Amino acid sequence: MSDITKDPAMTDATSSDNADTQPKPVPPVSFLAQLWPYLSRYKKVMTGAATALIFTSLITLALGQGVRLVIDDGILSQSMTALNQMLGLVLILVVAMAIGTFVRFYLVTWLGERVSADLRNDVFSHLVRMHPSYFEENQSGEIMSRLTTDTTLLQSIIGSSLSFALRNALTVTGGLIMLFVTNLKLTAVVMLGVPAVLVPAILLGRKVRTLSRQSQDSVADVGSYAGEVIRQVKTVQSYSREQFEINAFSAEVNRAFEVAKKRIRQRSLLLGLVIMLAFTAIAAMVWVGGYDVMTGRMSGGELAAFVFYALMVAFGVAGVSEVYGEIQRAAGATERLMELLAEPSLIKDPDQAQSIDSSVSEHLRFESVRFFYPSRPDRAALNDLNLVVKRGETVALVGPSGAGKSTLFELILRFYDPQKGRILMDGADISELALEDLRRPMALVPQQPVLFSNNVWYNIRYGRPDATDDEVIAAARAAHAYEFIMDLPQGFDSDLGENGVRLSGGQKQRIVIARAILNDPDILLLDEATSALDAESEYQVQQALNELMKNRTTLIIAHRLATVLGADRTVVLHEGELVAEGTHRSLLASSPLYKRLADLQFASDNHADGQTMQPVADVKDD
Ligand SMILES: Nc1ncnc2c1ncn2[C@@H]1O[C@H](COP(=O)(O)OP(=O)(O)OP(=O)(O)O)[C@@H](O)[C@H]1O
Repeated sequence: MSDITKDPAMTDATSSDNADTQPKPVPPVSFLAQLWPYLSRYKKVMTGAATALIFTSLITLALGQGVRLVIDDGILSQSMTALNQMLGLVLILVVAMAIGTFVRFYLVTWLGERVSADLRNDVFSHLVRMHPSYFEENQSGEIMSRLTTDTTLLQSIIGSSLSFALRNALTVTGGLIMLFVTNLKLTAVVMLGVPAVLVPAILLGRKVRTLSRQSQDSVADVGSYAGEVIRQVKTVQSYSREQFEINAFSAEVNRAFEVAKKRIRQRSLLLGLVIMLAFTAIAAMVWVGGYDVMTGRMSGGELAAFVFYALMVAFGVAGVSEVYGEIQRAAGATERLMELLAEPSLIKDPDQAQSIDSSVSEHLRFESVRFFYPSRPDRAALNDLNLVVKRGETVALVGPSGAGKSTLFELILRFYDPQKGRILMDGADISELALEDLRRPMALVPQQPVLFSNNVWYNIRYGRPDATDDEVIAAARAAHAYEFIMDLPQGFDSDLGENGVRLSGGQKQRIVIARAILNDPDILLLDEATSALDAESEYQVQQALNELMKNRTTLIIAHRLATVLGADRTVVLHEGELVAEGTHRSLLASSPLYKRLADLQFASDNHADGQTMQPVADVKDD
């Protein structure tokens, strides 16, 4: 793993993100527009929340009048009865506000949680259906950060900051109206203060938004870096690179901190500035108002009510500007989530799917297939490949490393579409089949067995969740896995750990083979990896494979030539081209490349075992 600050891919990604984060004059309301499809599902909740919001704001405004009455009619007129009555009124208002606040807080927070949960679900279901090359082009840590950090941010914004902002906006508007009604001259003083507060707030808010997107990106970088190191911890430790990784990680963390520092500096500045300006305006107002009370042009209660409203407006404006930055962050997060959701999957179901005709004797056909991986547009991984596989036939694929054998599987499963030519299954172009119809009859046994961190039942049942326990056990027996599974601490209920860390290589493979057997596929795609196993496990796995291959069309990537001896036909690939085809014997004569591979393999086998290799399966001849 290279130092990520020097990794060109990473630098590229970061710089292109930076290009994205140039200040865009996106008004924060646009994020609400983007979120509208999610919010509009809960119109009733929104209406309830809005009603509670308006209700509590009106009561807050009424409290100002309460204050005036308590002072003028109660305190200043020295009437105890009036004071009691007025205070009683204020208390009723306070209780009503408490109830309104409860309803508002509950509904708004509910909305935030619900919308972010829906978004999380949508993002995940979108990702799971995405074409696999998307995950080669995008760092998994960054994708995860979209799914967790960005949605969490929205949850808190919708659930609190947004309602806070709306509430403040309402009280500011109402407060201003009440100010105008109470005293025009004083209001003019307040009005001078408002633009002085708002203009710098908006300008600074924009900067905060840009910085916050950068800040989230760098947190995502930190996450993906840590994720990779943790997954590869054994390699890191075996090469004693712990200190190097700690330093590299720390550099990443500091980079994220530097960006965050810039952001918080701007936010603190914003907050300080707003508070200073707001209180200066209030001080000026109290001075003017105090003068009016002294000269008898205004009552004490009126001034108190006025100060109450003015404070309400000032805190309201300060509050709005404070969460303005947050809302801008939410706008950034929403933009990124929507970008992700708008990214189309390049591999999807056709509009009109063809049905499968399983009576066709030609099971698979490659017609002049040429394919480049998206990240390697200069080099064809498969070039002008023609191949026909009949129903029930076993075809072995051999060739040097990088010849394109695994690529062939990826194309059959339609993880990628070829740039030229077409692939047919049962006579139908696979791009015209529903993805499920195409993939259901296939089972892939990859070179590296893939297991989920769950128990044996779950892992074997993965392709057929409805299989009965007896069927799972039968599949495990057929895969020669039953004995070792029963030896596990909890048998089939044993948890296998992340990617099956608690099993040996050969055991993992046999679980994966049991999964394929249970799936009962028509087409078996085997990336044989017996070379990594000892003789005993290899024998077990080979037995399991022989069981699995019975009566199915099988394409098998043969790393060991023992396998090809049992195949109906062997195809030799070299640099993405099909260079020879035939049986073991005919290829020994016709293909120099095959002969060389065979010589090397059998020579090393003889050397290793001190005897001639015995193929497990029967030798097929011309
Ligand atoms: N995801 C990918 N993106 C870009 N290039 C790839 C990708 N996967 C494979 N390649 C390239 O495509 C070519 C064919 O690879 P492929 O994995 O099909 O070879 P292979 O014959 O299966 O090799 P091996 O026997 O070593 O597994 C190689 O040059 C490889 O570098």
